[in-house]
Amino acid sequence: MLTVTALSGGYGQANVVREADFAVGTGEIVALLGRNGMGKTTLLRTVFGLADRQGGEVAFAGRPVPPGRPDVLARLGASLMPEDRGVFPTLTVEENLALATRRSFAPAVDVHALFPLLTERRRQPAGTLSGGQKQQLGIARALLAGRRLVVVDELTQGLQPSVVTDVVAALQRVAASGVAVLVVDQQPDRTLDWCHRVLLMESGRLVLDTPIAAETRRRCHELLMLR
Ligand SMILES: Nc1ncnc2c1ncn2[C@@H]1O[C@H](COP(=O)(O)OP(=O)(O)OP(=O)(O)O)[C@@H](O)[C@H]1O
Repeated sequence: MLTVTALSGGYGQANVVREADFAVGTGEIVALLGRNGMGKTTLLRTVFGLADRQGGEVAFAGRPVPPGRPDVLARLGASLMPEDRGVFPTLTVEENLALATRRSFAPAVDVHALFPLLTERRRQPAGTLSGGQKQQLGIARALLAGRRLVVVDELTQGLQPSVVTDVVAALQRVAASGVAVLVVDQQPDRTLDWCHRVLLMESGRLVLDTPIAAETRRRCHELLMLR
């Protein structure tokens, strides 16, 4: 569904991501891991045209995606929940959800059942929600808009453990319905429990791209914890 080839990116003259190659297939759940500052957010932002592409190609649903055009990926059914959650603070919860809703698409998960607070606080401006509540709204928006690909940066930030369990189950349902899923998270152990494939980033480069197995866990542990 998403294919990234030799992608380099950053901010103006500053290069952060170097020659990244990876793909996320239909129904696949991929984890992008790496220590703080290794370039995960910048990689996602470069894919989505929100940071500067300095080289390489992005293709989605069989079409080339030009640099600096987040609208193209959005129109083709890809959604990104950025690290800052990307909610519109002055709009209500209801209005935030309406903007993410696509007429021709309903996700495999009912976001109101998944996050009851979206109904309880539907008339509240999103800027007045707590961090964890904004996170739920941001994830709901990504699920509503991601007809083919859902990408979530810092998936579990601010979420209570019981909500994390529900979110993981929801993403598994969404993936089973044929959507490609890519997540960044700070909890490598937990993430490795439920994702299908792992990408590991070190100093702007992808150093591991592999299905998750016992050997992968050991290697991730070494790279994430012991250096
Ligand atoms: N707007 C920016 N302008 C210049 N450099 C930036 C900008 N945003 C991030 N960087 C730099 O890019 C590098 C990678 O940051 P990035 O946020 O992509 O890493 P990350 O792996 O997502 O880290 P974290 O888990 O802490 O969010 C860091 O050195 C950071 O200082």
